[in-house]
Amino acid sequence: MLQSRKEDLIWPKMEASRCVGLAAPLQYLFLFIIFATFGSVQANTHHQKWEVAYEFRSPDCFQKLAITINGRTPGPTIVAGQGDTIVIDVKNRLLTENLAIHWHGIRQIGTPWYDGTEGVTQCPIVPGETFTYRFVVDRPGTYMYHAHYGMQRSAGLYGLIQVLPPAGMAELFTYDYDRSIILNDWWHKSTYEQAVGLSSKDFTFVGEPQSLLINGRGKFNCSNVRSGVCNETNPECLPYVLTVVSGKTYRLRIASITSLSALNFEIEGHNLTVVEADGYHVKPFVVKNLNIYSGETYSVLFKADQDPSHNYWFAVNVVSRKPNTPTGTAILNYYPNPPRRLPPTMPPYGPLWNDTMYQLNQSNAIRSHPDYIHPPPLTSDRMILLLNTQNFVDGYLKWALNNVTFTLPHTPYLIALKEKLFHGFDQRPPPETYDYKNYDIYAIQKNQNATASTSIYRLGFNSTVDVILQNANTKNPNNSETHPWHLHGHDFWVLGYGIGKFDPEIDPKRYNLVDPIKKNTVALHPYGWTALRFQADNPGVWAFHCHIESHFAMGMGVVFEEGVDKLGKLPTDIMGCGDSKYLKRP
Ligand SMILES: O=C1O[C@H]([C@@H](O)CO)C(O)=C1O
Repeated sequence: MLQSRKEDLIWPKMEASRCVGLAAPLQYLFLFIIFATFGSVQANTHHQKWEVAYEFRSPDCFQKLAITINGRTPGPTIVAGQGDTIVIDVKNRLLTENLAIHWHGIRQIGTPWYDGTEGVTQCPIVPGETFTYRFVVDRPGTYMYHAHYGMQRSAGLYGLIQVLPPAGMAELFTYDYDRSIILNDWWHKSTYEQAVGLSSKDFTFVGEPQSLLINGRGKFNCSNVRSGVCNETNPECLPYVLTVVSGKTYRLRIASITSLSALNFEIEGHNLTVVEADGYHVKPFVVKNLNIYSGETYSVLFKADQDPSHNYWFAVNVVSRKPNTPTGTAILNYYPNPPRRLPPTMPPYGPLWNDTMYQLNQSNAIRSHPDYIHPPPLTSDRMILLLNTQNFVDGYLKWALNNVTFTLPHTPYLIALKEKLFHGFDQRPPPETYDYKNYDIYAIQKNQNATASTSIYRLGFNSTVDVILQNANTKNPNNSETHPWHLHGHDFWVLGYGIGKFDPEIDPKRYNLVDPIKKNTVALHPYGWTALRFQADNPGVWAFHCHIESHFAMGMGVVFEEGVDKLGKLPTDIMGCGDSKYLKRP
């Protein structure tokens, strides 16, 4: 069942607030027309059938096995209206691999079992099986979907979701055309080789990607690769082209689904006005280039206002890790120049990769639009302080939160909790904090051993929770990495960022409680902290994890539970694994 939410009414509310200056009778007439027109609009159902399979693909000219949806990677873009229902029959044709698909940014209000997080909300879809996801897209904005099983995301199982406001509802910004791009990083090693390297005692990291893809296309230099496997004239790796008409304004929806890289996005010679972040309206600000972390989406506006006699570059560069990947490029084509004519310049190389202050300042600039502020509660009921470190468990390299590294249970939490299968996971609560008074975040951790656990944070239903992510040195000297953290089932307020150690006595006094942006993914900067607040008002079990695929595979995540007792009967199609074997009915 769907709960009704204040935000569900955001578009009519926005229209109403705009009439404040009108005389009262006119205002009521206007409201009457609005509700007469839109109140009766029927929500639509969009039904798709997806076949998920491995196929040989050459997105960057180098041939490898990729996971496709109906033959495509990236998969189809889902376009729907606010309040519409999405029904997707997913047939697993991977032959030897399980599968699960997560609808990233969709809160799954009333349908926590279709969040698509294997081990948390469902059993995996086994080869040959068809599983039907059914959920409502309740907020307009830009979202995405991707695999949430093993490391399948980096094999190409991803795509975009666009949720449009009801027809006729004005938006806060204007543009002539709506376009979207999805960014990704790409490896030539199979995801199996990557996963085995990460989970071996003889740890091998995935390393920097070979290519960066824009709408599934990149270009690898094939000159040192044996022939046959790499072919730069393969039409599959022709660059993506966006054609523009001089003088027009474009809304560009940008999503990053990278497995590792933080990216910087630039359109040569064109300013970008940031207007949307993770589905929320941003107080517009202008940048030359935009940092985008894995799991984030933005909308930017740009005007085709440069010399129209030639084409320009889209350029994507790695930031926050020492880059060893060429710039990802696509072409901004000014009509009527030939679409694939290369720009006469070199692609922009972006800002300095290790300029943390540049990244932090841009993160800080993302505030709620003044006409669109959802104020946060001024206080919280609980604070969870999570120290992010690299550790060892029995000699295996892991990531840990407060020295606990996350492992998935055999019986998904949602099923274990609802069906009271409590032996399915560790019932002890994980640590709420770490020894922040004595811990040196700039040093390699003294005790590098961590424990592996399936324990979860159980939140009071409707309580307000603060999570403070604290970054630290990795196991390598003078090294701290950027981690994009993603919360399932909720959007959180970003209350603040800082560099150094978070002080629970002082730093909360500096929180932005006036116009914080709401998001579902946020960056934790090197040696920094990020403070979030959310309301535990969505009954279910929700993952909160680093969106770097290899880091989650190495245990960098936690799980929150709230209000599971409020849920009705679980659908049996999510069952079938672990202790839920016996619960599945045909
Ligand atoms: O998880 C990681 O492992 C490596 C490195 O820290 C191992 O020493 C790396 O760069 C990561 O992001």
